[in-house]
Amino acid sequence: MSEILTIAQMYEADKQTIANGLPGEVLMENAGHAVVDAILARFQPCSVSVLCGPGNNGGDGFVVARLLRARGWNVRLGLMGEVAGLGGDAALNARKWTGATERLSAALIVGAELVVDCIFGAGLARDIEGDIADIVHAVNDSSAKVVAVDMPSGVDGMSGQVRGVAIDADVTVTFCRAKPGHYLLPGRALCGERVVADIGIPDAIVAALKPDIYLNTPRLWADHIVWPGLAGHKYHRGHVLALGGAQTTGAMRLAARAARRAGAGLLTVLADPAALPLYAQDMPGVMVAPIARFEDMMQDCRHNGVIIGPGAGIGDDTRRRVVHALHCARACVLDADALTSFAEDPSTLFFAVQGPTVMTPHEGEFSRLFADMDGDKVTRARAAARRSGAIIVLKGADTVVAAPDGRVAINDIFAPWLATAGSGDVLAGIIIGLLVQGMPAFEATSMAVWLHGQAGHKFGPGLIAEDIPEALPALLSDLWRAGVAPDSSPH
Ligand SMILES: NC(=O)C1=CN([C@@H]2O[C@H](COP(=O)(O)OP(=O)(O)OC[C@H]3O[C@@H](n4cnc5c(N)ncnc54)[C@H](O)[C@@H]3O)[C@@H](O)[C@H]2O)[C@@H](O)CC1
Ligand SMILES: [K+]
Repeated sequence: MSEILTIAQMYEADKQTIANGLPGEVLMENAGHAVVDAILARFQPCSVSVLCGPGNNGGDGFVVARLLRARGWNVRLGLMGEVAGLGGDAALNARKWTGATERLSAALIVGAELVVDCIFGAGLARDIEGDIADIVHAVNDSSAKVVAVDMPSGVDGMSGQVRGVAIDADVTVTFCRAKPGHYLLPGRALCGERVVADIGIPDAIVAALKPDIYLNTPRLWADHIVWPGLAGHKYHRGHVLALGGAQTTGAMRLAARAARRAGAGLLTVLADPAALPLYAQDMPGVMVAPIARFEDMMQDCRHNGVIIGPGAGIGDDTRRRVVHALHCARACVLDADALTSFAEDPSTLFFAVQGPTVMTPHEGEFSRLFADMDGDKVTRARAAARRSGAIIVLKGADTVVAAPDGRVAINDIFAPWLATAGSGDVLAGIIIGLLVQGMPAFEATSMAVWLHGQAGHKFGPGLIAEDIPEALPALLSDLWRAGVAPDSSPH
């Protein structure tokens, strides 16, 4: 499982490992070795400047400088503050450094082919300002390659936000497990290539901390996929009721196609009678029914999932239908207009949530429903899930899925092609398609977000929303084949 540790958990893991008998000095030595290994694997011997801050991140820098120098590399080292100001393992490693300790300044960057950034790591506590900000700018303006230790200095390890200014690294080597800031934007982009190195912290110590933030990979949910059995019947694969718009029909047509490609056994579009021929002609495999029959049809428990929002229109009708669907405690996916319809009265929406419910807001929709929430993306999505009782998908290039029980999955994929009309409708459709087959809500939603991202990444430039459902069969086939030998699951 790809756990992500909070900064507090990382400090706790360090502390417990040291209490278990592995000295901090060894952890720091291991950290320095891991960084040097990453450097040796990527760069030829060259002129290196190691920039050290006043804490243990700087301590790692003294180890890196010593090890590279021992290999004959031309190393300069600059320290923020005085050697006498260093404490603990950083002070110890400063004493082991036999080269010159220069003052940290932009002069160190001149002529450097490689910069090792050890100014601040997990201990970044405030915005970077003044002379240090000037040095960060000088690094970013130079042509030197940059390896950041733990975090690019200036990137907040929890939020991925830039505190004042931040180093733009080519490679970031972190220890034990990644932190949220390695995956949340803009931190993710500033890290460059990410390397997670083992420095001797036992897995058992990490597990005992019960991490509940994960990288969204198949390992998180592959065991929960509901594949049809040999004697599978379409009625075993769920029946989606998709509440389509009267005028805007494209959104639900996209969602419906995605739900079916994701494996839903049956799907009925309910819409204004005038619009039904459009839905029926477009998709011979769907059933259609007048929207007036919605409440009747919900009495049949075989209709085990509802999707409302894409093209629904904002107003009373949508609000009433959403509340009815939620009261029936079926799997519900609420997107777009189904969310915005409650902007004036979100508590009515949250109060109605009973069954497995997924809300898929983008930032704008999120702030309409959860206007008082601030903080980083993980914190906000998690708080929104707790308040609403629903799985929250906070969309973006670093989509976060949060469950009311506190679990969080962060998606990590390069798929800017997904920023296109209809893409969100497709995502909502994939989610309901997986939910009606009986997959648990957090896992189904995380899988849907992953599939959507992979589809966008693999298709690349030229993608339109219609392409995403068509990419699902190949992705699902890969997962299905990998499921035969779970250890080979793609991630
Ligand atoms: N045993 C451990 O705890 C280990 C820690 N390691 C390293 O230790 C790092 C964490 O060390 P620390 O907790 O000392 O934290 P840092 O070294 O990241 O920074 C802490 C220092 O920076 C100062 N500071 C923070 N933000 C500032 C700002 N904006 N402007 C000016 N000064 C600022 C603080 O006052 C403090 O002196 C990790 O990132 C990792 O690189 C590794 O050596 C592995 C083992
Ligand atoms: K750093």
